[in-house]
Amino acid sequence: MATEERLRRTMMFVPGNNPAMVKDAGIFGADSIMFDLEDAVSLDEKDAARYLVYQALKTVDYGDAELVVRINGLDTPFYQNDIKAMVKAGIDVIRLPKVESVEMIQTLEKLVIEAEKQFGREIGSTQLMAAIESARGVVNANAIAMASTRMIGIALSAEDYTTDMKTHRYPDGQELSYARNVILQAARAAGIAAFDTVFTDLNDEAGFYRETELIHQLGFDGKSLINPRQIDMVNKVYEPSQQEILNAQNVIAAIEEARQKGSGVIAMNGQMVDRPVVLRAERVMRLAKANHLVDMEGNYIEK
Ligand SMILES: CC(=O)SCCNC(=O)CCNC(=O)[C@H](O)C(C)(C)COP(=O)(O)OP(=O)(O)OC[C@H]1O[C@@H](n2cnc3c(N)ncnc32)[C@H](O)[C@@H]1OP(=O)(O)O
Ligand SMILES: O=C([O-])CC(=O)C(=O)O
Ligand SMILES: [Mg+2]
Repeated sequence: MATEERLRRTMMFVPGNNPAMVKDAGIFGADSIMFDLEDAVSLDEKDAARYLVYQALKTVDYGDAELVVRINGLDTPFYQNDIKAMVKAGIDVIRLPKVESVEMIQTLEKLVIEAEKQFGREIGSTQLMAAIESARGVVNANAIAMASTRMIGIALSAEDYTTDMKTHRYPDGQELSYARNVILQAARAAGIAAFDTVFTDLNDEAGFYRETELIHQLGFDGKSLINPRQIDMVNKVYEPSQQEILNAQNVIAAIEEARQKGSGVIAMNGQMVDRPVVLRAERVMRLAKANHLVDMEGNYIEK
């Protein structure tokens, strides 16, 4: 069986220049922790932030969380040192901001390979992702998503994107609907993850839920976040219901029975169960496990 797809519901930005936040970032339960060396860090703190994140990666235990770093863009004097330090520290994923073309991913990949060789890391062990923050990025999203076998995902970055589009963010999100759909299609066609953008008004919980329900319905893997309070809210939206879990268990049992009879398809309560239904059921069970709604054997835990 293929390795189980990683859940990436919550990817939390942690300002790379804040020692307390960097040290404690692992305690909140984000699926992915994203140390930021870019826009959360002022120009005169770039070197200090890089050093702080490097030291933290070498010394702090972040448990099972995926470790991501948002490096500085290719139009800055910082990205080369960022790449070297982060590859040396063994980061899981490098997120390149403001990606507009395949060439930008190729430039990143070349430098990552050099750093992997220089620091004796396994070639190919550093994964990549792209943040799409402009009209050009959206136009080239398909090619960007397929630019490298190291790509694990693409993300919409709506603060910069709406600026580029000469608008700003509205409560109903209409201004993002084209970009969201393009990015999602591009990610799915490339077989990688799609991340929605940050929601910056921490006082507007209802707005946060509305946006998260929308992107969950569209099919995004999850969202970039700015604050630990947002983690449980996303997980709640992505949590399967008891009925969905019981249905998924029945689907998995039914297809197992079919397999034993040498068939890939079976009817369950008059409904056809085949591969796409099974894949959806397996994702429901992964989400159920992540939300501690089932035990190790997959039995539903009454709350
Ligand atoms: C457009 C863009 O590029 S967005 C990406 C760049 N921006 C960022 O990275 C910003 C990240 N977020 C933050 O810095 C903060 O959440 C702020 C400034 C927005 C709000 O900070 P606060 O008012 O302190 O938030 P809050 O009161 O909820 O914090 C609660 C606790 O969580 C910690 N915390 C808050 N945000 C984070 C975070 N992103 N990562 C880790 N820890 C955090 C706080 O330090 C605090 O810890 P404490 O209780 O031990 O003191
Ligand atoms: O990636 C994000 O969601 C944050 C960001 O940089 C943007 O919105 O411009
Ligand atoms: Mg941005």
